[in-house]
Amino acid sequence: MADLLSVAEADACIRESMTTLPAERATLSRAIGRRLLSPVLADRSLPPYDRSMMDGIAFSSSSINPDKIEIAGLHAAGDPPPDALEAGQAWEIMTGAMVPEDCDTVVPYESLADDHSRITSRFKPGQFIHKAGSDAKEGDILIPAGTTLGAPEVAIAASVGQNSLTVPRLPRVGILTTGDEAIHPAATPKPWQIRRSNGPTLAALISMLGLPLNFHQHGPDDEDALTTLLEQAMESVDLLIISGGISKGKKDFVRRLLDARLGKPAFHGIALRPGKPLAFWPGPPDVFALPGNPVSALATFARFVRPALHQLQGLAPPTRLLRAPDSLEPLEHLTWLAPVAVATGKKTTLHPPQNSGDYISISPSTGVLEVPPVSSFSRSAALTYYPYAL
Ligand SMILES: Nc1nc2c(c(=O)[nH]1)N[C@H]1C(S)=C(S)[C@@H](COP(=O)(O)OP(=O)(O)OC[C@H]3O[C@@H](n4cnc5c(N)ncnc54)[C@H](O)[C@@H]3O)O[C@H]1N2
Ligand code: MOO
Repeated sequence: MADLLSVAEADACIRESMTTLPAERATLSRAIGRRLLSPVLADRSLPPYDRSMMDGIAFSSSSINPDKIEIAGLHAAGDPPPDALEAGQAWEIMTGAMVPEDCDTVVPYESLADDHSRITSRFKPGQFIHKAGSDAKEGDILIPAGTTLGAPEVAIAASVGQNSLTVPRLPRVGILTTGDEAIHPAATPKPWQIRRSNGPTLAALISMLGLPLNFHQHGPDDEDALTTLLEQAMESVDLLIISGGISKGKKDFVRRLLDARLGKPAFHGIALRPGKPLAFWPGPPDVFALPGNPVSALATFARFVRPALHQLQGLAPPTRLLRAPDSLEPLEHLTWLAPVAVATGKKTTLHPPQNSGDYISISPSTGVLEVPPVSSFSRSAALTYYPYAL
């Protein structure tokens, strides 16, 4: 294993050689889930005016007689400030309306007599008014740069007039799968052929991640054909995922063709199962050559490619720390990417394949757990979980 990198070395190599993509402005529905690059400031105080929190009446507590209310009229949300009230009068006021300057209290309909002529329960002067500027002042930083944008941040941005935000561009992804034996899923295989599954799997994952798939092709085990496809793929993507043809076979051309075009990879070969033949060429475009075995392709996508796609967007890796399932046993010399099913409120369960070609046994799994080799494994230590997608 002397020439094989450790997983930590491979990880560091990827992290150090990749940068965040350049910035773009994205509409709020395209910005959610991404990293904010410029802060969002309050363009006015929030709330911008004293806001009624209830449907009911508004009045001045110093001049009202709770047993004899005179309604001056309706003051609804969106209405400009009304005329001044006379002593003893109240406005019918709606939630979200600006509380008039001469009013300091709101009483909800539920605390009024049916004809609104009396207040039937005790009230506190000042109640049910969301005071102007009590949430934020003009110029306050409401969302600092570096925040990963969620639904509350979208609400804030919209409320201060920012319909688009500055975020790193989304990585444009390419997929090139290889193999003479692997035919289109819609075709009928000969006895010596299989229907290819890596392309559809990777494309589905990219779609779930909301990333543009700019290139998706399958190539035969033929140097000229693969060279043409590689050239095409490189033109339009930030990150290219290749599957198959990266091991030691007579028809495994991927390493040789990429060496000719890009030079030696940053690494090729990791002390890892599955995924030992994984290779990486830093870009742009960044190129990952995943092993063709379906379990290896999926596991190495989750462990290396997905975090790399996050890094291109300036996002932290989408990982979690988990306790090892009871039945888990580490491998002697290799890090193991163990397929596991993780669900809220349930024990993490292990779904190991018989070998890296057995994608049936892993079907309940939701991601892989990184299990260090026996020499550095500790049952009490948390392990890192890499989900396939969400
Ligand atoms: N002499 C050695 N042979 C192998 C080694 C080794 O170290 N020495 N490593 C083994 C390991 S580990 C793996 S993993 C595989 C990876 O090989 P390749 O990346 O070259 O992949 P292929 O040979 O093209 O395919 C492997 C396997 O996967 C199937 N496959 C390929 N593409 C697809 C697809 N799109 N959909 C479904 N299945 C696919 C293919 O039919 C093969 O069965 O190498 C070992 N060999
Ligand atoms: O390492 Mo391979 O990726 O055993 O299947």
